[in-house]
Amino acid sequence: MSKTAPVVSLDDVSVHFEESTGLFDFRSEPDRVRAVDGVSLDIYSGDVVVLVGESGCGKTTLGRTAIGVQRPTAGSVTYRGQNIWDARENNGDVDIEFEKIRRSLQMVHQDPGSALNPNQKVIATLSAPLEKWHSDLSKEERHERVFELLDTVGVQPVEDYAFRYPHQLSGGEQQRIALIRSLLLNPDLVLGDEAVSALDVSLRVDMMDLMLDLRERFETSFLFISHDLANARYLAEKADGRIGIMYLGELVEIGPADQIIKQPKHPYTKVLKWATPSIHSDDDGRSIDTPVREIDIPDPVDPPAGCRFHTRCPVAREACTKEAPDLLDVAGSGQRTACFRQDSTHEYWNSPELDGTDDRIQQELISDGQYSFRIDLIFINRTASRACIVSRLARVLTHDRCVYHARNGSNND
Ligand SMILES: Nc1ncnc2c1ncn2[C@@H]1O[C@H](COP(=O)(O)OP(=O)(O)OP(=O)(O)O)[C@@H](O)[C@H]1O
Repeated sequence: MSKTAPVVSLDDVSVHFEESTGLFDFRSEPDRVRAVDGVSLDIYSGDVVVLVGESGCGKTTLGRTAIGVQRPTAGSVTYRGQNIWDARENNGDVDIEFEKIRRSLQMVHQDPGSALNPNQKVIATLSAPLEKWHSDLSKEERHERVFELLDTVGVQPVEDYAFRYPHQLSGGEQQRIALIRSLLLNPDLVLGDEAVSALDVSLRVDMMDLMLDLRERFETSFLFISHDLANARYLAEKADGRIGIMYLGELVEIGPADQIIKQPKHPYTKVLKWATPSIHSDDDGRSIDTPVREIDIPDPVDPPAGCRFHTRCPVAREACTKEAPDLLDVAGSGQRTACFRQDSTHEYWNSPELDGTDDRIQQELISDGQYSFRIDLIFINRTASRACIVSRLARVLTHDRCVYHARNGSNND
């Protein structure tokens, strides 16, 4: 991987969305959702970066900003040194025209079914970009290239699949077609937004392997987005890439996959690890206490002052409520972490601890001898995370049966 100059560089990027407060509320200012706040990130040639975090933390917004689809409200995004939005709007001296940038920054959607035109056969969908950007190719040459790519991604027999409509393909086949389409024009960077989460679990590893193979073959960088730390680990470790952890619009930790998984420094990364049983090892301890003080994720319209994680952080102190930590290098690890605990001289160490362990997992013995656990979800609306917590509880239970009542009211045996 070349570290000479980044392909895409985000410098202190923020994306704030205005939301109207109500149809009849003409007087008040619209709410501003701080989807992304002050994020800097360089993506190099051949790089693999996987962004991980809870729903709503700004992963998709940041990914879309990196490929020039979402305009930042502050900061800048450059492609090989060219400000993308200046190129797009023809501001000042433009060294790289926007059409070139657009071709170089592509995306694979989470739901390939909706990303493919239902009325177009595969061959038409895949030939169209070639026809537009490589007008020197004859129809036969275009078809030959499409057949070759279908063969590469294992969609065979190619002559059969090329003339199918999307509804005649399985989810995995649709995703492969979407992947080919994103790579057809030899992009420099592909955004894979939850690119495997819509697939059956059995197909996910194959698809992740395929994406990594194609990344090498096409010499492309990938920016993946995932809410699943286990998938992030798989992708980043195999590609010798990095994992970036986002919390409430901010990048709170980033570094080599191995370091982030084995030596997380940020308390929030530790929470994500705790909630991922396949990653949380016995060496990490057997405590069933949720490593967060509060379950509720703050509102991105009005994020907490100071460190945004302080309302939930189990090791937060007064200092964290007043000042926001910068993302700084952790000596000798290749990691960057936004936490005062990494600075042994910070006033954090002399500042009083914050109260509150009330919202940890509560256990109630119920009358018939079964145990009922009221589980306060740390991850909103995430069945997978709910399953994580339940499976962790199951591991420490010695009783025959566990009834849990998830916070959203669903009951399961
Ligand atoms: N166009 C928009 N208008 C207003 N708010 C938006 C818009 N797009 C995103 N948001 C808000 O910005 C925040 C970040 O959203 P985003 O989709 O980037 O998060 P995410 O981490 O990708 O979440 P998920 O994993 O659920 O997709 C959320 O609070 C979301 O509701």
